[in-house]
Amino acid sequence: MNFENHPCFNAKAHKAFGRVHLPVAPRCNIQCKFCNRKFDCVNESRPGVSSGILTPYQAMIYLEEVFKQKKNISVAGIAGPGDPFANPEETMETLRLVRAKYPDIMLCVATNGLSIAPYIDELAELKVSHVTITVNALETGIGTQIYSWVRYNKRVLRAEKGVEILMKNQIQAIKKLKDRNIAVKVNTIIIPGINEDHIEAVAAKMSELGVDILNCVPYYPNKGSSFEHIKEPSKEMVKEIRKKAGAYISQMTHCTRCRADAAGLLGDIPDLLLMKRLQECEQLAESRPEKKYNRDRPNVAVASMEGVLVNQHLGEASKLLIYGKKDGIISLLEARKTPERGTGFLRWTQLGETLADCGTLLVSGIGESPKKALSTTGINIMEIEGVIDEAVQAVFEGQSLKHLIKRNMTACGLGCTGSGAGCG
Ligand SMILES: C[S@@+](CC[C@H](N)C(=O)[O-])C[C@H]1O[C@@H](n2cnc3c(N)ncnc32)[C@H](O)[C@@H]1O
Ligand code: SF4
Ligand code: SF4
Repeated sequence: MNFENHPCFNAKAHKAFGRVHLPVAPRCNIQCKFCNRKFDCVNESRPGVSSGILTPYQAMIYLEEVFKQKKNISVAGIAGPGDPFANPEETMETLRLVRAKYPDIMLCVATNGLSIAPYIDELAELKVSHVTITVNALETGIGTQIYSWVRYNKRVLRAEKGVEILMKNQIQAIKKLKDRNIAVKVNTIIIPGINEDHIEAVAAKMSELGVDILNCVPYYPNKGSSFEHIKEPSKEMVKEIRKKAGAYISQMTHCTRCRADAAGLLGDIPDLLLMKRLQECEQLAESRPEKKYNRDRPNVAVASMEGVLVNQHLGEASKLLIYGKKDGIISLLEARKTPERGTGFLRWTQLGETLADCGTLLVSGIGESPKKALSTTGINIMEIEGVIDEAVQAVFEGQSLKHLIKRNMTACGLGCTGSGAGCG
């Protein structure tokens, strides 16, 4: 992990390294008057927008796809579309799953800071290295102009009460994050006529707290928000504010005000294929990975042409034989249909669901794409050749199948016994 490769925290990295935002956090615990998360349009590239919402499990499948399409991703983050800690279970589960599968990827979250504190110790354990907190005001009088309400401990607080808790929690969160050695970026939205003269004070305080970098983000006018009448700050205003703030703390000047499902280099136009993938992932039936990884996957799926040998390539199998124990005896339970060919990536994620009760899949060959999609679900895939009865028995008895593993096997390559039609 090279912490220098974060494209937002380090300006030098942003042309070479990208980020992916996993949109697993739809709800929010405060209402900023500049934010509107109601609309999505592929052409609309602004914070709070996402082409879909994913569960942690769906996010893992989507992430695989992102890594396939984009080779330069150094960091996976959660930035809404609401607030990560208004959705703490989804957020923490996603971070745990990503860390378990990708030990070397940088992890990052962006939050308003209201409710992050109880999670900071675990964030540090998960090696979440970068956190962004949005701090728009340090004074109650300014805060009450920016926030409509704050929901804290299941109560909705308006006016001074809510703003004071928000500001107090933000400061405490920053201190705790710095104590745990986590890099902190602060986003401050420049809202003309509201906080433009206050940002220098924010910069001074953030510097005192040891914040690593300040991102003075120009307000993006948002139809449907309470601030829709306010104009975007001029380039001159942004430059002037950053110059003043820069006297206290280093400045991020390359922020592109990304969508909550952004993927790739900062400033890349939204990738239509990935958006489509995200929507496909959103359609997948909810299956929490821990249910899949656990012991209640007692069965074994087998690809076979005639029902005697493990001798079929997964891509060519229109059905799989499911073996399990019936009255304590290993038996053929059923022949289960596989999803239709021709749906590409979706076919394999659907197959993962079809095999939710199977801990092992025995095939004579498998392509790279299904291998990746299925391994995300926790199934153990073995490319072997041999007699089904012998192989299935070995799986049930926990014996090695080494002697059955095919030699020179390359996924969907030289060793493949399929027709060459591939796994599509
Ligand atoms: C959508 S939020 C999600 C993370 C978290 N809820 C937060 O506010 O920090 C990501 C960032 O976008 C900013 N943002 C939202 N609406 C904006 C707007 N209209 N103009 C500029 N920045 C905006 C937020 O202030 C925050 O810094
Ligand atoms: S905290 Fe973030 S998601 Fe929530 S309203 Fe404010 S900007 Fe929007
Ligand atoms: S909104 Fe700014 S800080 Fe957040 S990911 Fe995009 S470029 Fe980085």
